[in-house]
Amino acid sequence: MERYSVHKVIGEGSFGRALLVRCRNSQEEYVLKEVQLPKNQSKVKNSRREAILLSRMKHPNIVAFREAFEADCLLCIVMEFCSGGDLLQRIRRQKTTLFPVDDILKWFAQMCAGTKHIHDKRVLHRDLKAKNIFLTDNGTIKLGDFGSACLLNSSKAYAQTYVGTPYYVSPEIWDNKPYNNKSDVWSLGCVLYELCTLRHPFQASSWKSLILKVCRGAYPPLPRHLPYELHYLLKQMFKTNPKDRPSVHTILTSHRISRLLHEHLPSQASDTEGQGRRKRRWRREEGMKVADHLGQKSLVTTSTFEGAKLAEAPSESREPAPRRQWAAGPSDSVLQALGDARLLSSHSVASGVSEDTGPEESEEGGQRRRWEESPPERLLSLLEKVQLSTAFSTYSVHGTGGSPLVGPLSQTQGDDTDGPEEEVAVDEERLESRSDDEDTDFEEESPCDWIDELEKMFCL
Ligand SMILES: Nc1ncnc2c1ncn2[C@@H]1O[C@H](COP(=O)(O)OP(=O)(O)OP(=O)(O)O)[C@@H](O)[C@H]1O
Repeated sequence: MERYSVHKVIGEGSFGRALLVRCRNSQEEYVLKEVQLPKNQSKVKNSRREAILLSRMKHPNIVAFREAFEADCLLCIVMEFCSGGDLLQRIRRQKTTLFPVDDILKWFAQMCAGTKHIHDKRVLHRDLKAKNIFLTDNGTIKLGDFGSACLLNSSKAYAQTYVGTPYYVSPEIWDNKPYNNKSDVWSLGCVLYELCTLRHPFQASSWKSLILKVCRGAYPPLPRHLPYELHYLLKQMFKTNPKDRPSVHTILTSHRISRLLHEHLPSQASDTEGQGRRKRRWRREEGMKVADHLGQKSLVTTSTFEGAKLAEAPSESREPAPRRQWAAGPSDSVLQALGDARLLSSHSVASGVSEDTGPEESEEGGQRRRWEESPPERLLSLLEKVQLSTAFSTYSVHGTGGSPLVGPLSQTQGDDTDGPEEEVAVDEERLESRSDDEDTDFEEESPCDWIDELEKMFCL
């Protein structure tokens, strides 16, 4: 610790403070995250996990790890300081002025490159959101906050914990299916949508409505001026069946957007060469040819490649193979569990006010709150009463002991990217299955049945 002088506290996360420090030798600035060691073993494990994961990730689009040490009952993780702040702050600064397309493509390409790097190492991020994505002073994207990340061959203890931020959580998680690489892709889709519109794709005025919209994949269309490839990509990233979503590898190498992304990606960051996998490059002319060809067979509308309108295959052209069709709505299990749950009240635990949280709203006597079982209220009705903006926070469901939902529900963190609820027509075509067999999926080895855990905890 003597090696660093503390500049200022830049924030407080659920695991502890984040300090801006300066190395006495090099005079370089770093972020030092400190975590109280003895109090809560599970949080200590989370922090050690973040340190270990960070130390394994070396990529231009991932917050660089410098060192970790334990001192004075604190675990200290020293990492690269991203002076441009996080992407959520950047989006908020725009107010109503949309980002130029080049910025969107550049940032998104870098997010994909960082995510691809961790997926190649079979690590899932599990909490990708604008607040966990940082910018350096020269505008480079860095994925951070690996506190929720999960190695696929993770310990049983970790597999019993669910982590996510409801606004960014994919339908399969609400459906109690395992978290997988495509779940990260869904979350990236949410961030991409925010970059394109300055709003969140799934606006809702209640938790139930949010879950329903996510599970239907219903989002307002992107502005028409954006390139066709972005419309098409987002449509695929928000496929409700994870098998139908492209992996980040596909997005970067063989998707219609790949060429555009590579134009905005420094070559060393793309990290896509030598993988021994197919490489397809879509050009607009090729797309037109395919569209013409398919059009002659009445498979696509002629407007498909003209602008933002997307291909719609009539039902007779769909693959006859018996692929699993996902229901348009969320599984009954999650709504059932939420609806039947007996719980919750809040009480104070670890201290902390995040930078964008009003103290009078987020704290009770300077303490964060967490949920525990108590008066027999139904979770769903409680969720309906709780401010929906809290759905921008990270949730954990601990399978063994402890409080069921840790933290975020009680925080009234707002988010300017969330706006009033809008009626959105469901794009039925998006719900159709279309698996990419060459796209390798991976998922948690021992996934957490968190609905089951909820039910056990709530004695349903
Ligand atoms: N490497 C970094 N560079 C610049 N700012 C950072 C960096 N890491 C974290 N921060 C900022 O420090 C603050 C605290 O971050 P931290 O990750 O500890 O908590 P959080 O993301 O706010 O919450 P939680 O980790 O509980 O989800 C946030 O405002 C975040 O933007």
